[in-house]
Amino acid sequence: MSIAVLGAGAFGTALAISLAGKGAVTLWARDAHGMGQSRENTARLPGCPLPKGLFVTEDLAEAAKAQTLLAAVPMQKLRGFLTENATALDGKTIVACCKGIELNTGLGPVAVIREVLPNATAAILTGPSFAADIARGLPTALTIACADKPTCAALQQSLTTANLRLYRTSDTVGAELGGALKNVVAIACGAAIGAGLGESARAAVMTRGFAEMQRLAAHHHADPVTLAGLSGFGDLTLTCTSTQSRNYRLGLALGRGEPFDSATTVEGAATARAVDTLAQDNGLDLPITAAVAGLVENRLDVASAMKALLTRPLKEE
Ligand SMILES: NC(=O)C1=CN([C@@H]2O[C@H](COP(=O)(O)OP(=O)(O)OC[C@H]3O[C@@H](n4cnc5c(N)ncnc54)[C@H](O)[C@@H]3O)[C@@H](O)[C@H]2O)C=CC1
Ligand SMILES: O=C(CO)COP(=O)(O)O
Repeated sequence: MSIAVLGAGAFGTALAISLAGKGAVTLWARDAHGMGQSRENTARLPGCPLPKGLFVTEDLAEAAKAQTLLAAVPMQKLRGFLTENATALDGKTIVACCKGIELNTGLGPVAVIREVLPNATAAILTGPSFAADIARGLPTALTIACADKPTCAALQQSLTTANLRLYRTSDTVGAELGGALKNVVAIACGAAIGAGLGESARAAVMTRGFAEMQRLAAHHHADPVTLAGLSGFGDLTLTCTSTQSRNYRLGLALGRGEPFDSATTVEGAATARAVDTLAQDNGLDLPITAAVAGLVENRLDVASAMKALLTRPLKEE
């Protein structure tokens, strides 16, 4: 199965590096900045040399000749990217490699692919992994989700590498909701730690955040087992506990009252706003998500957000 990665951010580059270990891979970069010559993505993934079998191109039509296309652009850019390149992409197997919910529609990446490219087969690759870890060949396990079971099994085979182990599921909804919501909870956890509220507060936010992930997933008829797996609980654990996470670091900055570089890809900020709207429209109780939406929109400070959470009516767990 020929493979191309579309999007040369940190994650796209890391996946291409890992996949190039077992066969030729094309990496499409909007702006390659001489990556083909320097053999390094100095802007997004410095210190990780591009291996021999990795071909960098700025020609999307060339890259899109591959059978399997991994779309590694940020969630809020996915629709625009697919629309702009629909002629080259429709009819292909498109694997979303992004985490989030679209702000204007409340849709996840698989649903966006299906809407823009009606003849494509849509899948998602998600789960606990930092790009730098994958690129350095550290052991990592991810979820590949595709509603078409034979395609899912084929993707599992072709995208598994020596150090990157894939588990498969047909529950695309559960897989994309876990990956999207864990970023929101990570911002909340970062804020709690940044504000000096302590490790116990973080454990409370993580656990109650997981309850919100399960509630939203149930509303969308996702399989609870998916939420307990790599794409849900696994990624929640990683992202809420590591300063490698940009979502967690945004939370830390909010908690400390420090500035944060707005050019950094932080998927949880827009996703919190998207899911908060979805929750209000559907009568869902997602108080941590609402608090994070308030924080990122500067409507709320961490102290008021925490007070609002602690003074909610007492209830059964
Ligand atoms: N960095 C990581 O450790 C991981 C990231 N992810 C996910 O991967 C997705 C991408 O994140 P990163 O690669 O880290 O982001 P990044 O900030 O490193 O790179 C984003 C890339 O998208 C490109 N891009 C932006 N808008 C575009 C457009 N309209 N058309 C084409 N390309 C466009 C940029 O040029 C850039 O190369 C996110 O959804 C993130 O949650 C998932 C797992 C790990
Ligand atoms: O998704 C990730 C880890 O699985 C990367 O997290 P950040 O986007 O917060 O850096």
